[in-house]
Amino acid sequence: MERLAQIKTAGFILKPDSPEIKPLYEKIKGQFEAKGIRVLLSKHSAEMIGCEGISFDELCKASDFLVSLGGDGTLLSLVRRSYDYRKPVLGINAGNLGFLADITIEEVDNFLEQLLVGEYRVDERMMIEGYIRKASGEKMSFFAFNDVVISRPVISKMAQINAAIDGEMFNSYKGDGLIVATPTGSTAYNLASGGPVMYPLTEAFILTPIMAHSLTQRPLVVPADFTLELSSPDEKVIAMIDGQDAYEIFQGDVLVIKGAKRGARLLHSKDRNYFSVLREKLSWGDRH
Ligand SMILES: NC(=O)c1ccc[n+]([C@@H]2O[C@H](COP(=O)([O-])OP(=O)(O)OC[C@H]3O[C@@H](n4cnc5c(N)ncnc54)[C@H](O)[C@@H]3O)[C@@H](O)[C@H]2O)c1
Ligand SMILES: Nc1ncnc2c1ncn2[C@@H]1O[C@H](COP(=O)(O)OP(=O)(O)OP(=O)(O)O)[C@@H](O)[C@H]1O
Repeated sequence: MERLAQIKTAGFILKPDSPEIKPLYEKIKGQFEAKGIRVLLSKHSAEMIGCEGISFDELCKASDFLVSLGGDGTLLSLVRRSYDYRKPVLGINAGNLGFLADITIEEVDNFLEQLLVGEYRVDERMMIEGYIRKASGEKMSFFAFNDVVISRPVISKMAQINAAIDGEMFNSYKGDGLIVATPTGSTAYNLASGGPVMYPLTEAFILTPIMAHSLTQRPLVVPADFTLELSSPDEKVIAMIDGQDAYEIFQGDVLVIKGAKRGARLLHSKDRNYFSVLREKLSWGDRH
């Protein structure tokens, strides 16, 4: 079981454009400090609430673990941006759903007590590694934690997405687009589009069509070491990374996707049970 080398410094990122989070941040900072954990804040978040901060690079280097104070979107962004630094990420929920950011404000004190006596888990979760190979030969690389969604640029048009799996043409998706989700992302857009929920420590991709104009399209699960190559005969389609970063894909460009060599590391309470989270947050099995 993976252990943190030390638990002395936590690096915080706050939900963007939310200066009202300041009193909550100060309260939680106090709770960390009362347990002997130094708190650092990223410059961008600090400017938002009118205090001192350090660059994201310094924050990642100086922290033993990183903390997202916000919703799932803030955590997704932090996991992606900090991926190269290999620091475990903890999500404290100050957003709406908090499916990924699963420590509630009320649980912070208790979680810190558990953390300091080794009662925690570091889960390694599959990431997507990808790049766009432009027709010009230029390459643009990215990582995704939830999903890569290829869709039409305007609502009035249908997109066609051609998918090759491990070098072999597999299928042409015609409709609103295609989701390539990680197991973590399986409970996000993939779920809304009829894809399967996958246990987060599984290593595979899910290809789920969005509003397929066909009677014969189904979500497909493929192993993480396969390579997907997606392209479109349309003038332009859009690739969204975790619903946050957008790339344009033109005719002749290819979007290449595979499982990243290393996963992202999420810090959880030892008691966290994925199936309870499914029941509680997604109301799994509720009849109402
Ligand atoms: N129709 C849809 O359901 C739809 C449409 C667009 C994007 N999305 C998803 O939104 C994600 C980005 O999330 P955000 O919070 O930045 O945007 P957001 O604020 O628009 O929220 C989308 C919702 O999905 C939840 N969510 C995000 N990741 C999740 C996960 N792995 N499991 C369960 N729920 C999750 C969020 O808590 C939020 O309630 C994208 O990766 C995409 O999967 C969903
Ligand atoms: N670094 C970022 N870049 C772009 N968008 C971001 C970034 N961080 C957060 N967001 C977006 O800001 C919005 C609000 O953040 P967040 O998701 O954390 O809170 P929320 O919507 O209240 O909670 P939840 O996602 O749990 O429902 C989301 O749409 C999220 O995608």
